[in-house]
Amino acid sequence: MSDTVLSLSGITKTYNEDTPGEIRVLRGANLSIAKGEVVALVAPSGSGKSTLLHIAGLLDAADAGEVSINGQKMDGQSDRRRTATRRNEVGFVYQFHHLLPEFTALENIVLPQLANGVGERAARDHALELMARVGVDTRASHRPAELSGGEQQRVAFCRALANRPALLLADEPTGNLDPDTAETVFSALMELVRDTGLSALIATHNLELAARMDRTLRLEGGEIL
Ligand SMILES: Nc1ncnc2c1ncn2[C@@H]1O[C@H](COP(=O)(O)OP(=O)(O)OP(=O)(O)O)[C@@H](O)[C@H]1O
Repeated sequence: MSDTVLSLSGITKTYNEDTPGEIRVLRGANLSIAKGEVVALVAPSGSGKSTLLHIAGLLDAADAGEVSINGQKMDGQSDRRRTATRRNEVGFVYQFHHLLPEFTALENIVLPQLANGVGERAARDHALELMARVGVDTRASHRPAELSGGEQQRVAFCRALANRPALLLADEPTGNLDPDTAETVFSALMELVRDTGLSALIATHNLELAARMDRTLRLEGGEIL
């Protein structure tokens, strides 16, 4: 495995190209995240941080530039290969939990593992272990609507880590929480990330949270400063 878990090089992205609504969001963005490194991405609203995270996580394609995950270039790979890399190597957390409402908290963490071929017993044990680490194992049989906002996000972290990814991408993971809950939830996330040796790119508007990560990157004018 490469020491660089995520590398973006010369990434450009324009929406509505050649129309009056053209927006050049990314204009040659570069970044690199080493194994075990936790990096904050700080950017003004609308500056393209979600676009950058989606490209990094292979949910969207750049117009130009190179994305490498674990030393493997993703450009020119088949959709099947990109999907497999996204499923196996990348975990996502968003501002809103996006848990499946009809399933319990535990099931939300078990299901992605079953989709990846893990047996039911092992998936359940791993899910409960992750839940215990962030203090939501007692809520395993609750549906998302029966959980507090902070609990929902902690379950979402467990789901993101369920398939043991190498890279966590988080888009304002505590942005929807009150400051005290955000603090508790962020601390739980950091502990989980550090314990598992995961690399992470975490977008936040909160400079205090950013200061607790290893490094801060700023996205401005379509470039990483
Ligand atoms: N699918 C799309 N089609 C057209 N324009 C888009 C699309 N997605 C995003 N944009 C535009 O690109 C710009 C960057 O959007 P993006 O969501 O990446 O920003 P952001 O930094 O994550 O913003 P916020 O912090 O407000 O979520 C915005 O001006 C947005 O309106």
